[in-house]
Amino acid sequence: MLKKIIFQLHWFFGISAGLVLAVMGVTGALYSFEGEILRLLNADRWQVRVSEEGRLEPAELVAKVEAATGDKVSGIWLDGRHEGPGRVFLTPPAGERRGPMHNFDPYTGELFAEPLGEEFFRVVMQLHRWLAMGDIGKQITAASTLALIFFCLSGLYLRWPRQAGNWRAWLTLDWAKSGRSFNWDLHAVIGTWVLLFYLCAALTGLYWSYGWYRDGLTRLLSDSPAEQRDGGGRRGERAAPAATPPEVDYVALWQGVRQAVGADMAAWNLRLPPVAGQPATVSYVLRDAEHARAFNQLRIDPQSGVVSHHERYADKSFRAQLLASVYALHSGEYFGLPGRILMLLASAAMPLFFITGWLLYLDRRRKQRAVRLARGALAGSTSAEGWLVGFASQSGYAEQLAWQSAGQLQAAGIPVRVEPLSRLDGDSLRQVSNALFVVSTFGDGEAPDSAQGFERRVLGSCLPLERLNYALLALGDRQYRHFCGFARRVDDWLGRQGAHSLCERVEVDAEDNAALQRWQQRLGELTGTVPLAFSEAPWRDWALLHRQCLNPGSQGGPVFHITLAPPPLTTWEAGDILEIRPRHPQERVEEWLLHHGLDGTVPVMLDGLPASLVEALCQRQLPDTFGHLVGLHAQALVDTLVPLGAREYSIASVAADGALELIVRQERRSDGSLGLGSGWLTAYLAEGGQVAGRLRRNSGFHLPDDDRPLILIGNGTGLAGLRSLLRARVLAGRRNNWLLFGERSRAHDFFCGMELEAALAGGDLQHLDLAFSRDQAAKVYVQDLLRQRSGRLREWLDEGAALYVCGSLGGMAAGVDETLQELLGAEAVRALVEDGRYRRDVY
Ligand SMILES: Cc1cc2nc3c(=O)[nH]c(=O)nc-3n(C[C@H](O)[C@H](O)[C@H](O)COP(=O)(O)O)c2cc1C
Repeated sequence: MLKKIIFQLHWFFGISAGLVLAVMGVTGALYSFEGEILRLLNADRWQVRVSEEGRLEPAELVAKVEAATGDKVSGIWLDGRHEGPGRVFLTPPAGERRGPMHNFDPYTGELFAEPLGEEFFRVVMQLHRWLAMGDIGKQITAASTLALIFFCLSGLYLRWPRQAGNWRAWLTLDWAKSGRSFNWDLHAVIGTWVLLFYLCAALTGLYWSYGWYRDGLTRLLSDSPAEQRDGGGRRGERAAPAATPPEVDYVALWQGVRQAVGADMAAWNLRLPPVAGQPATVSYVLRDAEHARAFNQLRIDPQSGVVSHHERYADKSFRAQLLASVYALHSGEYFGLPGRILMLLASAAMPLFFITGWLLYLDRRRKQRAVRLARGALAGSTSAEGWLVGFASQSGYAEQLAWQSAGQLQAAGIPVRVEPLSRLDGDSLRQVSNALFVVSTFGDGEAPDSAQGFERRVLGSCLPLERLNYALLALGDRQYRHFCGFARRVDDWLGRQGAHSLCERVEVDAEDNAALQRWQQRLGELTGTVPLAFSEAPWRDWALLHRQCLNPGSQGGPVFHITLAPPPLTTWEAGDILEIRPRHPQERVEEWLLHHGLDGTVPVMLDGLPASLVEALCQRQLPDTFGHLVGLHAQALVDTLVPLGAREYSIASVAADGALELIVRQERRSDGSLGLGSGWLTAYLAEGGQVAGRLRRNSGFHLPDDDRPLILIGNGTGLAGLRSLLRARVLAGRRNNWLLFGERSRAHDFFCGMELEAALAGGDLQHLDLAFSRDQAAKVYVQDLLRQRSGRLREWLDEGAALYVCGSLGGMAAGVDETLQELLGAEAVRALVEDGRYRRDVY
């Protein structure tokens, strides 16, 4: 809560005061090098004639200036640290604060022409101090300076990385990033670089902004608290119109100065009193001064040269030296030229925070608007009374079919409500008269993760459901022992509760199209409409841009990083799946045809388009036995042979990356041939070639839409799904991520290792725990890491973390599940699953 409030204040002040600070930063940066810039601009106007005799004494100088101007001198500034001009100030006209100022040659006393750029710097200074807007501007810059202190402290708090001891997490920029996360890096990482400079500039800048601050600081730091510092903002007191000007004996005055100081002055400033009877002031810096503005001060009688007061910088306590160095600290001069340059860079960078802050703010608003719109659309589609369409889905297929079935009901004018089973209970079922259920099976005949709570809570109870009419679509795969196990249990239970089945359960074995058509037929009969074909996402061509082996030299099968170019207007969410239609390599089909004495060049029709027999058979299952096919002509052969099944791969990138990336292990069958899908992607498909693919929404593995911590666990190619989740989190500026990854050996199997280590160093990953099973005598797996980090695991879960597991079901996911049960208890694990905080994409 506190963090949220601080965040809101940070951006609220940021988007308002940020502009003022940007102006103050740029003008401050310019102003800090005013002298150098003016000297450069006026190099030909200010030609100082350096002579061996040295610079003129004040008496000679004043005589020349007064003769040339016909006016009285009231002050002189001479800096011997460079061969530039000096400055002389003439007596102000009655009622004015400052008199005219001239630049002069310190060796000849010659007055220089009006310099270029002086007016510009006057405006720069006015903008810096009060936005050139008088008192109102001064209030604004003062408040913005206070805001700058708040930005520094709140920014530090908001970006505090989990690995606070790791300097990389604080200070390194990841140039590979783009978009929002790069903006965030610029804002937070560069903000950290400049933090101390800004604090220093703001804490000293307030000295000129507020009297109370100046007084407080003086009281705190001064060696003589009761005394107001001389000169602090009180320069150039106005002379009363009728006051007598002071008589000055420059020879005596300068002798007095020399006696008190010696010849070691590097720069000095003489200020005469406005009226007779008051002392003159000489501020000077010694050659070996601690910094360029370590001023000492003399008060001296302008006629006799008698020194009445001498305040030496070196005699002050450290606190009082700091107080005397407020300007030097503000401009960085306190730390010499490097300090000035760093302060200049930091100040000039001020607009960066305003711009990146705004970009982050706009991005956030855009996302919030999109979420509101999406919620609105969802509310519209689910609020209607009528049929209930309940689904239980692990990887999104059942969910997709549930929505398509709902679409068919809606097309018939029937109001529909689509709900996951996890959101249904006995009451909601009792209130419904008509329902469709679309249910898949996972694990070993179990309910999908999200429906486990439903099975426990609802299927374990007795409910009077006599008025419920329902139809059930069961998704499964006959390769598993308990085909459609969960769907059958749901169906049996509904029957036992007295619910009335509207039609026989339809069981779909691995996307069996005939079964799906049967389901559509049933829906048509139930609604009295012509069955609608479910609109499947179309297959499109994806070009292979790049393929790289990620584990050369590994003991395991080679793993490839595959980069595909998405067709135009394609987008997906982190966690989604790409289905591909694999093909046989042409040589294999030619061999098969040759073996069976067939001519591959014979023309046939394939999906309504002309093709050669060999081309068509690249997309068909090629049986080992041929007896039943003998005598078939080419087209009949194509029509008889079953199309190759699709293969699914977790996507390893996000749409914003501009490319769809996969991490695929090359499978090898016992006869040595390559697996169909992996062989096509990792070996046979040439770079630049095309693969037919379509996206599959995998909502069960989508990210939570809040910024809860995320624990990502996976092994091998399971890194793919986790990588896309991680990339999406980073893009959303959510950096509380912890990855546990396992493979065989670090030397060969640390897929995307550099990228992950950079994420750790940059703070996008708070922890990266690696289990390389073969790198030591005793095998170590991700579940072992989890056990070793059980304290952190509990801590993260207590903070609301969600767990995402991706990779092999048998070896890894089962082990992780067992370890979680052991560490947290079965009840807690069940609660995590039911709350959607433990999600799996395993195979
Ligand atoms: C890890 C895993 C375990 C599975 N276990 C079974 C099973 O025991 N019985 C079954 O009939 N189908 C099983 N299947 C197949 C799925 O039910 C089938 O692929 C279904 O279409 C997935 O639908 P969904 O995407 O909505 O989860 C399993 C699939 C996977 C990936």
